[in-house]
Amino acid sequence: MASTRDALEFPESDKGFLECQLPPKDGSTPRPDMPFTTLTFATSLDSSLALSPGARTVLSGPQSKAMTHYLRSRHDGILIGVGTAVADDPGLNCRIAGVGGYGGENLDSQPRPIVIDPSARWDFSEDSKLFQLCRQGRGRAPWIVTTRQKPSAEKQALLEKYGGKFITLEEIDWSVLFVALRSNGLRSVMIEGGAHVINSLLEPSNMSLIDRVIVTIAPTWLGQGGVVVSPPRRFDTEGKAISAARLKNVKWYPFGEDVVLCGQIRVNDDV
Ligand SMILES: NC(=O)C1=CN([C@@H]2O[C@H](COP(=O)(O)OP(=O)(O)OC[C@H]3O[C@@H](n4cnc5c(N)ncnc54)[C@H](O)[C@@H]3O)[C@@H](O)[C@H]2O)C=CC1
Ligand SMILES: Nc1nc(O)c(N)c(N[C@@H]2O[C@H](COP(=O)(O)O)[C@@H](O)[C@H]2O)n1
Repeated sequence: MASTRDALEFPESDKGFLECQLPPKDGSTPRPDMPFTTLTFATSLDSSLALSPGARTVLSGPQSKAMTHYLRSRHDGILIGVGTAVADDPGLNCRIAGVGGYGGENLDSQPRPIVIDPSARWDFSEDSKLFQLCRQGRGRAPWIVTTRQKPSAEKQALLEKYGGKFITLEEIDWSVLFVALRSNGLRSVMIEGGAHVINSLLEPSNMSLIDRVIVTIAPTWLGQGGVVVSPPRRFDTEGKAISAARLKNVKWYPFGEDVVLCGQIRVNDDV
């Protein structure tokens, strides 16, 4: 039996209300050629994801962290930008008890990490957390999405050794990227960040691609100099500034000292 050491528990009593926010269990998707997409991250009261670019910053408390890992158990993929990969050296696996490597035998129950790295600048190695977890049977190797830069043969070989791969696109166009991920077998993807990725997805031309938003809000101000979620403003037909984006069907759930906000993006709404 795989080890349950370090496994997180997410109580049954907390799963019920989240169910309507999650990708359907039958694998169906709102758009047939794209995965179900969940934009999910933890933020401070001043909209920061981290103290500074490059600083791994803990915002979620234990309960909301377990919720994030439960979300990871319910998605086929976890997407981040290369800024996050470099700053955090993340594991991007699911540590919920019963999932592959944490009491479960089936590694397929672990989500696939996806890293957006247009110029293949991420200098990963055997020591990177993701590959350590692969060796322990506790996580899967990433798919790295590049555009203009051909990755080195060494990087390609290392990635492929662990079962990962490079996906090369003409450019990072979110629609094209999501279609590519669906055609590679992913039915659901949670997008964790960082700020560049989130702000880009909240632009008017991209926001309709997001099916759910699930944000953990921690009761802290990180202060000036943080890595901030603040998408570009929109303007109405008279040139007046309006909100960048707004949610509908909003629900708030307390999790320990944090609160988790769930909603859907309001599209074509200038309020
Ligand atoms: N609190 C939280 O939940 C999270 C916090 N973070 C934090 O966020 C910080 C990293 O954020 P960022 O520096 O903004 O980096 P990022 O992770 O958003 O990556 C930015 C890079 O990704 C690529 N990229 C992303 N979107 C692109 C697009 N639309 N087109 C082309 N290329 C694109 C570019 O190479 C860009 O330089 C780290 O400090 C990390 O700890 C990251 C994820 C979640
Ligand atoms: N939900 C959440 N809360 C926080 O406080 C965070 N700092 C993050 N960060 C995201 O989680 C990744 C780290 O994952 P591992 O624990 O290494 O598996 C990090 O890279 C961010 O994407 N998320």
